[in-house]
Amino acid sequence: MPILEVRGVSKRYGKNQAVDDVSFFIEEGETYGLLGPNGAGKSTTIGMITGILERDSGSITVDGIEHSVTNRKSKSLIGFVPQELALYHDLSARDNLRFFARLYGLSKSEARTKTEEVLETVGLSDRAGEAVSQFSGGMARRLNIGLGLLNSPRLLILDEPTVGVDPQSRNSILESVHTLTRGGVSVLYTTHYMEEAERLCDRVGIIEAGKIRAEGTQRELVSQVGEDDTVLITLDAPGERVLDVLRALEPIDEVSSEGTQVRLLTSNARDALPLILDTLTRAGAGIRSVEVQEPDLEAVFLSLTGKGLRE
Ligand SMILES: Nc1ncnc2c1ncn2[C@@H]1O[C@H](COP(=O)(O)OP(=O)(O)OP(=O)(O)O)[C@@H](O)[C@H]1O
Repeated sequence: MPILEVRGVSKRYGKNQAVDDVSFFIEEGETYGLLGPNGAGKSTTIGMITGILERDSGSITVDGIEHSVTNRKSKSLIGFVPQELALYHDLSARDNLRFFARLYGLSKSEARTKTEEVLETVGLSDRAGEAVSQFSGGMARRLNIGLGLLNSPRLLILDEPTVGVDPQSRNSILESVHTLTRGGVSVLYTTHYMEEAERLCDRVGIIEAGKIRAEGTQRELVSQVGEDDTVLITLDAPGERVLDVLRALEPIDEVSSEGTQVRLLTSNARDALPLILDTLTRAGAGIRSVEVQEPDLEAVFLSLTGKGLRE
């Protein structure tokens, strides 16, 4: 049974249909990404799942339980990490966690144990005694994620947890999320960064203008738009003279060259590469470098909507 099932959920603000008949599910242990640009409807969808917003229509079940704002049982299975930091800056990381743990109803000793466990998960055990005001943006974000773990949720919902942080902090946030998923927590992750969805998510739903436009694993999504892999090979001499031998190879769909660089399109570069390299060597071409570019979710988004993710 899926840990989360969203069926035909919609939400309108005045004339603006922010979320329009959205359906998806998350299996136990799965990391599901909602990928879409600003204003696509990600936060509104999450708001309806966490119960912060009332939905106009549709249904949501958590572990098979009909979910609503007032259902304590289904709500207790969810942990939520909002975009904004919900931390006391004068308190230490440890005291923040203990405070919120008590607020969630954990006993004093449970709160102590859980706090240490969460500090470990988000990689802040070493800095636990320091005030949050001393923390970098990335550390504060990781602590914010920790708050969402205090009630030991089966499903953790993260709303764009890396917005506005530097690349290094971003990396450590992604690492923390990865640690969680390895521990078996199911995750709903929203982002407008394609790289994050690709790195973290088992499946991705591409959302735009309130609708899920496509859904699947990265491979499935990419194959839906029928994109080829690109192989870029730099030779030590102009590439023109090898174009014909490459063109004759069965797996190659298209070949072109510019100076010493040869560009090939093929449906599966990994499979075709040995044949390509062997053919070039036999033709006496010296190979300087080889680069394989597999089509990414940005290409899928572009093909579905005619727009870039960050336009
Ligand atoms: N409280 C609100 N009142 C009116 N319109 C809203 C409200 N909240 C969101 N919207 C509108 O609903 C649409 C979806 O917004 P939403 O915040 O869900 O998108 P998002 O994908 O989360 O983007 P972002 O990353 O910018 O938050 C947008 O057109 C937005 O302007």
